Amino acid sequence: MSAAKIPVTIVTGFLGAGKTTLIRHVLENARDRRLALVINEFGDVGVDGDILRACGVENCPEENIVELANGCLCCTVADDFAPAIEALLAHEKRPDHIIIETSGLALPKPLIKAFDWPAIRSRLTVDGVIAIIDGKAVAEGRFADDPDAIAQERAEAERIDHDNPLEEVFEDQLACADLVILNKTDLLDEAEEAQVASQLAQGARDSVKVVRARDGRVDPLVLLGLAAAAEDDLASRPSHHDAEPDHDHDDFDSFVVSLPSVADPAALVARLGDIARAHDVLRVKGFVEVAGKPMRLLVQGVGARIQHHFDRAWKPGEERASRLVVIGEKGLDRDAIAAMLAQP
Ligand SMILES: Nc1nc2c(ncn2[C@@H]2O[C@H](COP(=O)(O)OP(=O)(O)OP(=O)(O)O)[C@@H](O)[C@H]2O)c(=O)[nH]1
Repeated sequence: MSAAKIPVTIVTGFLGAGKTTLIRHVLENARDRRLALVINEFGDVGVDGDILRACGVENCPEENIVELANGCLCCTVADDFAPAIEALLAHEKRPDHIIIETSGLALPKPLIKAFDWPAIRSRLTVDGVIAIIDGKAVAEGRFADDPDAIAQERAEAERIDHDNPLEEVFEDQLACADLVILNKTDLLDEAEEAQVASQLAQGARDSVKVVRARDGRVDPLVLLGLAAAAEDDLASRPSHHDAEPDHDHDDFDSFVVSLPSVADPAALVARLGDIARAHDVLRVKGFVEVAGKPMRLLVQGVGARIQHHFDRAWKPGEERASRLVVIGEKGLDRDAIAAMLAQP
């Protein structure tokens, strides 16, 4: 009874859209389905894996959570991805379903192509590609300067090239999806929500549904079991990079800043907001040590919207370091950002 292919759900979505939050919700509501996770992050601080391991869910034990840091899954199929899958499938209790969290900057199509590798194709199938969208970022026009003009252009031409890396990644993710989650609806009013939903429906393939959500709260029954076999219909998933045999990852940049122990988390959060505005930072995340606190502070910024909470106690023997990964478009001024963060 080993012949059935294991379904794999690929969760894509731009930086900070809510992929980890959605997967956390799936883990906590998966009922008796045995899950495994493969997490690919941009930047070398394993924040997402750490958050998901902290869930401590019985049907997704720690050995079923694999992090493939820093690198594009599709470019490291032989070295990283295939061995990671082998290891997951070798477990005594094989997973019923595998979820892959791609990096927010990943183009999903090359990853799906990896499922054509014989060793992978014979054992796995892509159950579905889920694109989770930061509704507020779309409403603010982060991915398109003028959504109406883009919609108009799209009506006239099948595919348009913008040469805007943010927009290209966003559109590729949307156009590859079997299901779109319009997330962060709590930050939208009714009119914005309707406008964003219609914009997403236009960018997605025909008959792909747009489901509205807050904090990624979508029933796993809706997310898993789409049976899309995406590896078999790649041609229907347009990409800005179809013409290029290779893709590079040079449009974006990330670096890690280490901080001394923080005395005033509110001041840090305010400063991170200022930095994001001044330097057009796309994403900040990491764990911070707050003086005198036994808990570590999880700090998450998406654009200038910064959230923070104490997520768990530092473990005995764990290094109490404050490290933040900062991600933006190429040309981020590391020195200026580090200097702003270092201010007392
Ligand atoms: N207001 C609001 N915040 C949300 C919602 N969903 C997620 N967030 C917050 O958005 C931030 C980013 O969420 P993540 O789940 O880490 O996003 P991600 O897509 O995994 O991020 P990357 O892996 O860095 O690309 C976190 O601070 C979340 O708490 C939502 O529906 N509403």
